[in-house]
This record gives sequence, C-alpha cells and structure tokens, in this order.
Amino acid sequence: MKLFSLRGFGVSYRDRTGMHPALQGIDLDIEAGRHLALLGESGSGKSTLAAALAGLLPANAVTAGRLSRPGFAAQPRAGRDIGMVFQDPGGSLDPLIRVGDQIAEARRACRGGSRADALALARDWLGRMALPDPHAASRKYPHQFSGGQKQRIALAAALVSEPSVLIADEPTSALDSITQHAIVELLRTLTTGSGLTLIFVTHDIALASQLADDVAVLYQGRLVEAGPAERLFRAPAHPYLRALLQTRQELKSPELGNEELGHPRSRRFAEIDPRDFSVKVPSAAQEHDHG
Ligand SMILES: Nc1ncnc2c1ncn2[C@@H]1O[C@H](COP(=O)(O)OP(=O)(O)OP(=O)(O)O)[C@@H](O)[C@H]1O
Ligand code: NI
Repeated sequence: MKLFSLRGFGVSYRDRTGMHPALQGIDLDIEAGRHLALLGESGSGKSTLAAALAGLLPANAVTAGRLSRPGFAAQPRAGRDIGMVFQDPGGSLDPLIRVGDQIAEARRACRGGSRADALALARDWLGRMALPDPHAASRKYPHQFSGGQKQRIALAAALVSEPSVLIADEPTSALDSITQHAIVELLRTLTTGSGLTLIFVTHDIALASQLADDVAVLYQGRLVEAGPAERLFRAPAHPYLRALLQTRQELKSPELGNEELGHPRSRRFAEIDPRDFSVKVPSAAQEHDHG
C-alpha cells in the first residue's frame, strides 16, 4: 500500500527577493511498512521533503505538483499519525518537565487515557529504548541525560502515540559515531516487523545502508535516484550516488572491514566536486526564479 505519492512535486520558499526552489519535479511513491532513507548533501532538500510529508512546511513555502496520502483514511496529524524526531536531541524536550511526564503527556495529547496509564506506557517505552532503570529515568529531567540518551527519550516521545509513520530528520548527526550507529541500530530493531513506516533523513550513506530498504537520493532539489537499497548500493546509476559510494569505500578501514565505528566522518559530500561527474547533473540553482 502506498502511504505517500508525489507527482511533479515541488517546494519553493518565498522571501523579499523572490521564490527560491528547494525541491523540483519530485516523482516518488512511499510504501507502507518500509524503511526509506532520504539521502543527500546539505541543502539538497531533504528536510523540506520530510516537512512536506509531515504537513509541516513553514508559511513561506509554496508547493507545486501533487502530494497525496492514499494510505491515510483522513488527513494525518503530525505527532499522532506521523511521529517526528529531529537533529537536536534536546530541542524537542522541555527542560522543566520530568521525561516520564513528557512522554506521558505526548501520549495523552494524541490518544487520551488516564495519567497513570500514560505514565506506565512512558516507562515501558523508556525501557524499550534501552535506557538503564527506566523507572528512575522517568523521574529525571532532560539535562540529566547524555545527547544519545536524550535522543532515545525523544524517540520514546515520538513513538508512544503509536504513529504509523516515523520521520527522523538527521536524528543522529549531533552525536558521536558510536552513538550514531547504536541509535540507528535501535531504530532498526524497533521498526523491523512493527509495520511502522520509517523515513530516515541522512547525509550519511553508512547509516542509510545500515537501515534502509529503499533509498531516495536528492541532489540540488531533484530526486536523482530512487529504489531498493540493495540495488542502488550495488549498481548506482547516477554519478552522484556513485561518487558517494566511492567516498564510503575510501572511508572503510582495512582492519575493520565494513565497520566504520570510531572512524572520523572527515569527508563530507560537499567536498565532492560536481564537475568531476561525466554526466550533467540537473541544477536547481540555475533555475532560480526571481519573479
Ligand atoms: N524556512 C525556509 N525558508 C527559506 N528557505 C529555506 C527554508 N528551509 C530551507 N530553505 C532552503 O531550502 C533549501 C533546501 O533546504 P533543506 O533544509 O530542505 O535541505 P537539507 O537537505 O535538509 O539540508 P541539511 O542537510 O543542511 O539539513 C536550502 O537552500 C535552504 O536554504
Ligand atoms: Ni535538513
């Protein structure tokens, strides 16, 4: 079943100087129950696409084309039907409220129920997030946790309402490499076999390959490649994805084989020079419309 269907979909941001396209001509179907990685370098439009899917585009965004949600009976609500986690682990948590109460309130706001039941569910979710002593953890405040633990708490708060989709926008990029892989592994365990659809935004191909069934690659606001991860990573058609995979090969340490744990993320995609490509890559930048 298709959850989202995009046809010729575009988003531009309006400001005093005109309209600035962030996404153009996106054709993409997102299947229920799959794990999709939205891959692309900084500024390629990943967060814009994630926000559009969640129905959370800012007021200055103007859309074009079609985005339909055939998999939802009614207009989905962000927070209830679509869970969200963002890059800043602390950003979605209130510093003044005990984490158990925050998760419980997130549940009650979306699904109702008694305070006591919600708190019990909150502790249950903290346990599933592999936080030591979930009962004690539920009584603590966000500042008493590390960045990785805060991100686990944010995940619990997003999942406690039992959304059918989880959109995670670079949920690990503020964390160290070992913690990143641990959180992605946790996400993979939580979502596998659960029926939950995961949309995982990242610029990190190693993280994408750790968890994605499908991959959609954005480059300068265009979807340049999309399909099953296994096929895309084995036989990338687009030179941009090929270049990314090559960077990944070079990052691999021979002693560790496929493991990148502890490896500095020294090379960013931005360092790949598009002029090295043999095939011309469509450039949204050249089509800025200052009308
Ligand atoms: N609220 C906004 N108002 C104006 N322009 C925006 C807004 N949000 C994003 N943009 C612009 O849209 C383009 C795409 O941004 P977006 O945040 O979607 O990219 P991204 O792939 O998520 O990048 P990053 O990896 O840095 O998060 C960029 O040029 C960005 O400056
Ligand atoms: Ni982003």
